Amino acid sequence: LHNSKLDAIPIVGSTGFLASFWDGYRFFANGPDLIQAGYTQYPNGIFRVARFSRWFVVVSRPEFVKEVGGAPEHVLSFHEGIEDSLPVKQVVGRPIVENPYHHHTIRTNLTRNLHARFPDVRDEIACAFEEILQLHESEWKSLPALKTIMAVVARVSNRLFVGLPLCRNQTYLWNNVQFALDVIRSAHIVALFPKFFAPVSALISRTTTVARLMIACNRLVGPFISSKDKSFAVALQTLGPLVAERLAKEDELGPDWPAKPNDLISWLLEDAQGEERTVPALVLRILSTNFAAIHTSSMTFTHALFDLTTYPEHLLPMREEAEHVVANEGWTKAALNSMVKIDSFLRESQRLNGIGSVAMIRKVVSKDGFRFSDGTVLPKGSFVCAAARAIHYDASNYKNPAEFDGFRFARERAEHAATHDLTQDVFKRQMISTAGDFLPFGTGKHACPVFTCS
Ligand code: HEM
Repeated sequence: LHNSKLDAIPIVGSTGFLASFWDGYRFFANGPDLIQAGYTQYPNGIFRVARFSRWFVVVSRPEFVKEVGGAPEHVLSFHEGIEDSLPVKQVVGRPIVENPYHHHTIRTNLTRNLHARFPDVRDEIACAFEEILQLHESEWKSLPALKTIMAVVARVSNRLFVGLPLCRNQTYLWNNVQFALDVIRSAHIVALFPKFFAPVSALISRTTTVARLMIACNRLVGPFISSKDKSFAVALQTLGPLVAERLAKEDELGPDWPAKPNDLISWLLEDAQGEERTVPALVLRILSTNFAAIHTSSMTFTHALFDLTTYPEHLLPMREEAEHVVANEGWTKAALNSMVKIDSFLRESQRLNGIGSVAMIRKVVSKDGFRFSDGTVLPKGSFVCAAARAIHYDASNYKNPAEFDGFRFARERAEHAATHDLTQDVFKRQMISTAGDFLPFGTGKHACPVFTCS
């Protein structure tokens, strides 16, 4: 009955009840191809694909993407949307979804302090590369790219989050990396089982073979899900004493004690209320922030590194640009804004690689549903997302879309500067600028707060 309210939206794949379950499995194995097929087949900009236990409405026209991005949380929920692909309540903890106050902390205090903390971040980048890549040795050697970059990113992020010396503690760092991997693995396993699996297995348990199979599966699933408890225990052991010390200092000296470190622990303490002001609660927030930061940044950097080795003609112009800017402005966060070619290269690498084939998953939570500007209505409970990858590869959005053109955005910015009043849209085509046709950071109200200006 619920699904019938989506009848007006065309389907990619089968329409039959059982056949659409099969499509749910196909999506699991072959999601990007199904999304691309829908994108090509339905130029009106909206279609749906089957998941195990629900439809997934996909929008592809940039104006619809903007409508999704601009909708308030009480209409299209970001937090409930994440639950579709990552059951955060189950595998991380309910408070993270029900009171995501740390997103506000990141959006305000963390981003405001990036300028002030830039020297520390730069120092950690230099030290981390030196130590992890053993740069003093002159011989070439092979290293696994993503794992090595993760080690650098985890360390640099934690210089900002918890400072020295903990940001160099291997047990603490690898636990943060492992936590995210465990959470994603648990999420994949949970996603294999339709939502109704648990209650159904309870109902028919003890009597049938199916039930015994289900119980066996639950036993298989269990250890993966509980591995986050192990990560949490290590985080409590390594980070807990520092957080306890900071809570004690605040109790003793008040919120603005002299020499209070300018880091994530202090920023969280400014926003945390009631039961969130405990060691375990704060440790879980820092673990979750690491989760948001490490894998996204590591994958983005690794993709850029692979693109640099694939298209090495970009290397020298970027090096020259960096040397020129640093000679004139020094190493500051503001100086990074003058590195237009590097910025363009990173944006192009993100456009072609992205983080996934869809972005901005939202759940309709308003009882009146959600209405698009063309009149299409999604009922309460529907899930919607944007066809990010297909949008990035569409010739009507980008000239020669499949071609890696590292300096395309630098050229566009130069052309724009020559013909427009720059004060109007100074950020246009910069890496931090999101749009309906550029979605590596999402767009709109929930766009990644660390990098973006929508
Ligand atoms: C290159 C690195 C990164 C990429 C590609 C990235 C990407 C994203 C994306 C796609 C979203 C969801 C947007 C949406 O659904 O509309 C997001 C949200 C978010 N990101 Fe990032 N991210 C990155 C780095 C970081 C870092 C370093 C942090 C934390 C220090 C962070 C914290 C967050 C938070 C808190 C949100 C949720 C915002 C909200 O609730 O409104 N991200 N990010």
